[in-house]
Amino acid sequence: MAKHAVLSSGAKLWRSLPCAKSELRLELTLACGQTFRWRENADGHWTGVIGGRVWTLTQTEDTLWYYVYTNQGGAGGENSSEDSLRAESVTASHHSEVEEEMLRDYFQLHVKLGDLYKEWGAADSHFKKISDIFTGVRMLRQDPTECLFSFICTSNNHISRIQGMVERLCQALGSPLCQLDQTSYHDFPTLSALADSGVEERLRDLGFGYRARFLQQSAKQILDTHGPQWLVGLRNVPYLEARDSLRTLPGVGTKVADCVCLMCLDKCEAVPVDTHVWQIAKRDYKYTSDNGQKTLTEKVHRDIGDFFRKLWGPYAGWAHSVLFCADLKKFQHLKEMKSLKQPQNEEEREGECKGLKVKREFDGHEKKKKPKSERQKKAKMSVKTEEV
Ligand SMILES: Nc1nc2[nH]c(O)nc2c(=O)[nH]1
Repeated sequence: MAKHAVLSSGAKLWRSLPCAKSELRLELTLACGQTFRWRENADGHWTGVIGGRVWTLTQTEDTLWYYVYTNQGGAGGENSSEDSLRAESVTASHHSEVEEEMLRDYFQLHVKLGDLYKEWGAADSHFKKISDIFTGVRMLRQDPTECLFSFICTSNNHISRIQGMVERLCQALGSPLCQLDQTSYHDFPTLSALADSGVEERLRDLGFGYRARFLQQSAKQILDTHGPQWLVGLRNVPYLEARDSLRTLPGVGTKVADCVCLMCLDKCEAVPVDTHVWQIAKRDYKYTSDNGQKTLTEKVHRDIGDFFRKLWGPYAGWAHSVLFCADLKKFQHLKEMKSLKQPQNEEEREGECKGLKVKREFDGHEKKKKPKSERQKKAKMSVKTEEV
């Protein structure tokens, strides 16, 4: 039974869960680059797919509201005989229990984020400062196939382009779920749809470039070598073992494997390290690698991961995502709003006068502006973007 309030707006029946914004902020959690299919179609209303169903989510200060579409595009059918109405009402109440559980699982609501923020903030003054603005950034527990194949698309890519690719992937290879206004929603493709021999060419035609081959070959390797339950089964093996298994797949390096471990395989300690996270470590934590390493080697991955695990503890991957989110260009206005509200301290104002606080954006992340001579040198070198 749906235990919580039901809100009727027009023909729609909304259900709800108690959930404070400090535990979950949809606009940060669904848009910070851990998942790529949610869209804010109306102010504060996010539509996407969980577990083969289309959902719209929205929230008020202490409540998460949700609406699940049937494949006719609305809740409930058109049948009107008494028996069928009774059967429908039993089915509906079963659906609402199942759906509530799906949502709790997807947002991992059993994890008390407010308590974790307190622990991380007590251990780390930089985190404390950032977390006053970026509350409610929560790790999702995604479907492993969706998460793995979306992250194969992230190499050398930006969040908005990844979103476009993932959507095209679903439109081309996923089963249709429902149509809302002009938009048709599809499920994420199954492993067997992705493994089909024609998929590489099809995805190349859709603009996936070299990723087309990785997607088809990874799906085929999983099915040929391990079977369809292998990915989800990695939830039950230790972190490093799961990560090594994932790295045997084409197109899956350490960073992608760590994202998959963290975002769908229950490995809360996995810290995906890329140049942005390395930059955060150097800039905000004065982290220096042994022997002045300049490239992201396996050792740098391990050392930075260990550095953050030591600082933040067993949920280090969750804490990392708060800083990752806070560094995204699209959320810089939140920091600016906060600094407009609060008078800056003397030191900061002085720095600004001396031109020390000038910042620019790059690759979707915030970066400090380099001295001009360095920028000129860099402009002559070829630019290689990173996985986002
Ligand atoms: N280190 C991280 N890299 C990412 N890429 C992406 O799309 N999301 C993340 C992330 O949370 N951390």
